[in-house]
Amino acid sequence: MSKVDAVSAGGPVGSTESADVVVAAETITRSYHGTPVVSEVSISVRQGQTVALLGPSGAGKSTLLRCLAGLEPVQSGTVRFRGETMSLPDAPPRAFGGRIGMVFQQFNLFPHLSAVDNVALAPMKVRGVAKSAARAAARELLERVGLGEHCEHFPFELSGGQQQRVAIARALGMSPELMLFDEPTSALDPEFTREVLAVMRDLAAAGMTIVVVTHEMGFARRSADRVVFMDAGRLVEEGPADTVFTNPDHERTRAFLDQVLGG
Ligand SMILES: Nc1ncnc2c1ncn2[C@@H]1O[C@H](COP(=O)(O)OP(=O)(O)OP(=O)(O)O)[C@@H](O)[C@H]1O
Repeated sequence: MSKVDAVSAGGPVGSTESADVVVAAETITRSYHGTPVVSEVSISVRQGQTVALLGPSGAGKSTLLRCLAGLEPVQSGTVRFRGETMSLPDAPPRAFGGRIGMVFQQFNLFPHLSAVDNVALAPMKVRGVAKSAARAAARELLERVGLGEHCEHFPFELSGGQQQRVAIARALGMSPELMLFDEPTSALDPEFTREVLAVMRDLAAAGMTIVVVTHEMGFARRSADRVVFMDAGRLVEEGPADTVFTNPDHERTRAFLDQVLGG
């Protein structure tokens, strides 16, 4: 098996040789006050893949995701986006702007702006798109996430699930090459969780490259190409979703899955 195939099959990680690797971390460590919370983790995500980061609370999943976003510096290792250096030890990460979209648990919409203006703002301010064109594109994105009827509504007039879909549309407004989701449904009721996961599934089906920290095991199992299991800052195992769920290599992964799946 070539290195490229191995990465695609969820085998050895850390290779950035393939032209279609979107983001890659190579043995990165991120510490707070000298204590590593992400320890020597390597992960490489290819174009069009959906990768789910799983693990117990405090495992370092969100921190790893933030390292992949260029929101956190690293103390050792390297992060590359499209082969270009994003992070090197103890230097501020290089910003890739809207090329990396990020969606958080809390939707973080601008409360004083309507849905359409929330989505149109960054293309206007950052990319200099004219207001009418930015609003037209925003409307299309809101249609795409099922909110065509809600364009003029303000966040307080929308459900949590609708607000999160506006947040997704807002990230998509910058035409990202990578979408990072940090527990996007943790603040939502089951009904609204389903709506948001459906939008994410559509994005994945349309070829978006996605990394998601999630406690939604059904989504990880059915919709992720690969799952990565972390514990205590370390990448314990990773592989195709079906393999990790049905036949994990590590006892720690098995114990976690048994616990969260009630097995
Ligand atoms: N800014 C910070 N300063 C100090 N410690 C932090 C900071 N952010 C995270 N940590 C610590 O790093 C560890 C990993 O946190 P992280 O949020 O990455 O875990 P997680 O796996 O995403 O957990 P959860 O599923 O609960 O969100 C935790 O022990 C946390 O307390």
